[in-house]
Amino acid sequence: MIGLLGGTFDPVHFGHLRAALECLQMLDLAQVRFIPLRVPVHRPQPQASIAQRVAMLAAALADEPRFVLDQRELHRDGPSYTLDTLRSLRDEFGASQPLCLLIGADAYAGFLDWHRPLAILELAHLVVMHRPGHDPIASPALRQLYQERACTAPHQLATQAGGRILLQTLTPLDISSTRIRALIARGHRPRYLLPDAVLTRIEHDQLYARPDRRG
Ligand SMILES: Nc1ncnc2c1ncn2[C@@H]1O[C@H](COP(=O)(O)OP(=O)(O)OP(=O)(O)O)[C@@H](O)[C@H]1O
Ligand SMILES: O=C(O)c1ccc[n+]([C@@H]2O[C@H](COP(=O)([O-])O)[C@@H](O)[C@H]2O)c1
Repeated sequence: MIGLLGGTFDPVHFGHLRAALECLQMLDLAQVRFIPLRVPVHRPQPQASIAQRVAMLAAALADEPRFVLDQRELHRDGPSYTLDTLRSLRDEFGASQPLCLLIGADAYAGFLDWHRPLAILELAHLVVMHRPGHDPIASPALRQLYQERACTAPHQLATQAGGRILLQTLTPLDISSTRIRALIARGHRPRYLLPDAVLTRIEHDQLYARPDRRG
């Protein structure tokens, strides 16, 4: 069973890394593939360049062999639709490999507005990760979808290639890329919210700093 964590990663932080590790351990995943998007469907373009986000992710993932940096969305033009990514992963891993799309509760809140959400569920399970401040089931439509697809025991995910939804509790970490960018813009160091190796890259490139604070 393979976990997939798509994101903007602007920058990657301990909220991503701890969530991925806990899912890996609790769902017995062989690996978690971190998939940085190229063109967001639903939000402004990231502040860091593709090369900078890749360098930060590579630094963050280096210590954990079961974390894989998957750059397939970066090689594709047009909006980075998750459906296209899953089709490409199916071509690589085959029709029967269970794929678990790991998404935070904030992302699940918008899931029904994604490009062809039900087609996504034909290709992968959804693992909705609790996130502080976000109700994992934020609307009646999401509740209905969850009730139709609910999986209550992680081992059930391994018996199907996709189609189920699991709510996953995690150690709650109220960390976001937005907050890290805001701290840096105010001149604060966001140490202990993200790996030091990522902070080193941010400081080297003077990322997220207000222009008048750049050296
Ligand atoms: N602290 C966290 N706990 C649980 N899930 C998280 C956490 N941070 C991010 N995620 C999830 O990881 C995925 C990628 O997140 P993303 O790269 O957008 O980070 P973010 O911190 O939400 O960024 P931003 O603040 O810029 O929106 C999303 O599914 C998101 O919900
Ligand atoms: O495919 C879509 O329509 C779609 C719409 C919104 C978000 N996504 C994906 O959801 C993942 C989390 O997005 P974000 O904004 O939290 O970084 C990321 O991989 C996005 O590409 C995908």
